[in-house]
Amino acid sequence: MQQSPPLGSAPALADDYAARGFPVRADLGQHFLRSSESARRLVDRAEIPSGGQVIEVGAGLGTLSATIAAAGCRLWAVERDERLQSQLEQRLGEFGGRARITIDDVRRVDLDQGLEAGSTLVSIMPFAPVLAAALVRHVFGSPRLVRGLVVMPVLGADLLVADEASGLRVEEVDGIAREDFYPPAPSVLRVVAIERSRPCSK
Ligand SMILES: C[S@@+](CC[C@H](N)C(=O)[O-])C[C@H]1O[C@@H](n2cnc3c(N)ncnc32)[C@H](O)[C@@H]1O
Repeated sequence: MQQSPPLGSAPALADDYAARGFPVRADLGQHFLRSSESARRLVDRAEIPSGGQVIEVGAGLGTLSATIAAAGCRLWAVERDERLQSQLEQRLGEFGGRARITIDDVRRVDLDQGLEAGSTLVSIMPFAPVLAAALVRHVFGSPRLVRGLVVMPVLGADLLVADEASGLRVEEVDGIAREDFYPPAPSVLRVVAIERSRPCSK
């Protein structure tokens, strides 16, 4: 039976996709956020500088993306799955030039060209611990990114904490329910704030 969105939230796009039996890609750690309230809570937590640029890796159906753009930020949404392109264009069209979409593996994107100095990462990373940690490390390879607020599996966060060579400081700031996603997350999730513990070597 299809689960209902949390009390008080608008019907979620993720639930429409669930009802239509959209085949999610497990290999991409694909789980879609079901509640705009959770998206707003993440954006509040991210403490994005006014008018600042945000990169979102794994924009999915655009629920978090639209909340970031609606908060007045300039958004760069990167999503690998080309099946989601038209959905993202439709969802973010109202924000015009303030929301840019790139459909590609973020590891193939020239981040130094697209990011401005002082940018923030706000993302729900793929729910696959090794992939999530690898993507965070990759994005922080750009010296233009200064901080992040990321949802990821607890194991992925642990991998980052253990990796001293990454030069990242990772702090748990919140939790988020596995049932907030379609399909539900396969393991416990963390909301973590990420900063550099030393300057980027690039
Ligand atoms: C946990 S889902 C988050 C989806 C989105 N935030 C939402 O709620 O609709 C992770 C997303 O990351 C995308 N993804 C996986 N690997 C990626 C990569 N290398 N580059 C960009 N996006 C990727 C997946 O296709 C998926 O949409």
